[in-house]
Parts: sequence; structure tokens; C-alpha cells
Amino acid sequence: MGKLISLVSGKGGTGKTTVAANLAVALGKLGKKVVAVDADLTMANLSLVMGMDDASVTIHDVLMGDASIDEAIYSLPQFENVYVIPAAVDWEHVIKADPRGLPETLAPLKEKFDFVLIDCPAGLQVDAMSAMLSSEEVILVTNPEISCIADTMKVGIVLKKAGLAILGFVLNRYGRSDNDIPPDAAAEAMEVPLLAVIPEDRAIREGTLEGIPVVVYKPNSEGAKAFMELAEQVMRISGFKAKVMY
Ligand SMILES: Nc1ncnc2c1ncn2[C@@H]1O[C@H](COP(=O)(O)OP(=O)(O)OP(=O)(O)O)[C@@H](O)[C@H]1O
Repeated sequence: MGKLISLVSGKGGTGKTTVAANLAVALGKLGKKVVAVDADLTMANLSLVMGMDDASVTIHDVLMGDASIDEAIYSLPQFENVYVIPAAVDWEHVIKADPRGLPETLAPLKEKFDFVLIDCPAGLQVDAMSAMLSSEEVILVTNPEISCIADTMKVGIVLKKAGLAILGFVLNRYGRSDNDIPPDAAAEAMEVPLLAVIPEDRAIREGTLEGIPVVVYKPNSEGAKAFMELAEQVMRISGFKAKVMY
């Protein structure tokens, strides 16, 4: 059985999609079969970040009852072992798909993949809750700012109460400002394990624009190395032996 892991945060723009895309490609490089799911049903962009700009069947069609989940899974041959379930961006699909169907729609994926990574909307609204409750385990994504840490902690507390396992948090965009909260202080505040510190890195943003996650776009960059370390950490805590292949 695979792992259903959501990428979540209290605030928008912390880097959930970037972490989901890079973690997916990094785990694929480490030999695991991964599907990345765009569960941000109103502001979808995961598939674009992973180099796919058009999809005939999306998670919205599945939620609307017009397609099966298998029909919405696309292989990304440019990355080893990586698949994506895209979301629609047009308004018609967005208003017709009910996010509350996500948990039962995504649950069967863990029979087919080692990792199911669910890119969630920020916050605690019904669309975000439905996406997050589709997972069994959670990776919190925060920036090194006090308000972001506080809001992300709140989400973590709610999800823990709901029975999900909090694997830990990713401190993303570290080094962007002189006032950044340092990793040890962030870990003390969050009260969950620090899985990785991802530096602020131009190569990450460039990779996003190119549709090539930085672990493939610039594998020797500091950002790429940090994402590979995150993937090894996730392998370890998931009980897989992490072998270094890069
Ligand atoms: N470590 C980083 N260094 C530099 N740029 C980054 C880093 N992490 C993310 N970014 C950039 O920040 C922007 C927002 O990231 P992303 O879309 O992943 O955030 P998000 O949390 O998914 O946003 P939303 O809440 O809107 O879905 C993107 O342009 C991305 O390239």
C-alpha cells in the first residue's frame, strides 16, 4: 500500500505546489512510483509547473461523475516514475465539481502508487479541508515568517485532531529576508519535526516558469539538493530504504 500525503499550509503562496512537484519528481528519481494530484480546485497550476499545459480529462471531470479516476492519470515521460492528475482551470468545471468528493475519489490511488502527493489549497475552508482529509499523512509547508508559521501551525493542529499523522514541516524560501525565523526557532514553534529547509533559490522560480521542477532543471542547485534531501527524509519516515542516485 502506498502513502497518501498532503502538502498543506495556513497561507497561500508558501510553495506547496513547488514542494509537491519537486518531491514527486525527486521520489520518482529515487525509484518510487508517484502520482501528484492537483487538489487546488479553484486555483490549479500543479500540472503546469510539471510541464503539462493541456488535459482533456481532469479531477473536476471525475468529481462531476463524467470520468473515472484512471482516465485522469497522465504519465509524464520526461520524469522517471511520475504521473499527474491535473485540475481544470475553466470556471464551468470549477463551479460544478464538488470538492467533498475528493477523499473517496483519491483513496484508491494508494493501491497503484508508492506515493500519492496531494497539492491542497491553503487555509481551512471546505475545499482545503476536503483536499487535506483525502490524505492520511501531512507535510506542512511554511515560510520563515511568524504569521505564516502561526497559521500553518493552526492547520496542523486541526488536521491532527482530525486523526491525520503530521510527518513534519518544510521551511521554504529560507534566506529571502534578513528577518527570517531560523530553522531551530521555527521547529520549536511548530512542535513537529523539521523535514527540510529549502533555500530561496532563483533556479526554483526559473524551473517553475519552464515547467521543469528544479530537481531536474538544475540538479546541482542548492534548491534541488534540498528537495532531494527532503525526498530521502520522506522515504526514510515512510519505511523505504533511501538510496542515493544523484
Ligand atoms: N524556495 C523557493 N525559492 C524561490 N522561489 C520559490 C521557492 N518556493 C516557491 N517559489 C516560487 O514562489 C511562487 C509561489 O509558489 P507556489 O505556487 O508553489 O506556492 P503555493 O503555496 O502552491 O501557492 P498557492 O497557495 O497560491 O497555491 C512560485 O513562483 C514559485 O516558483
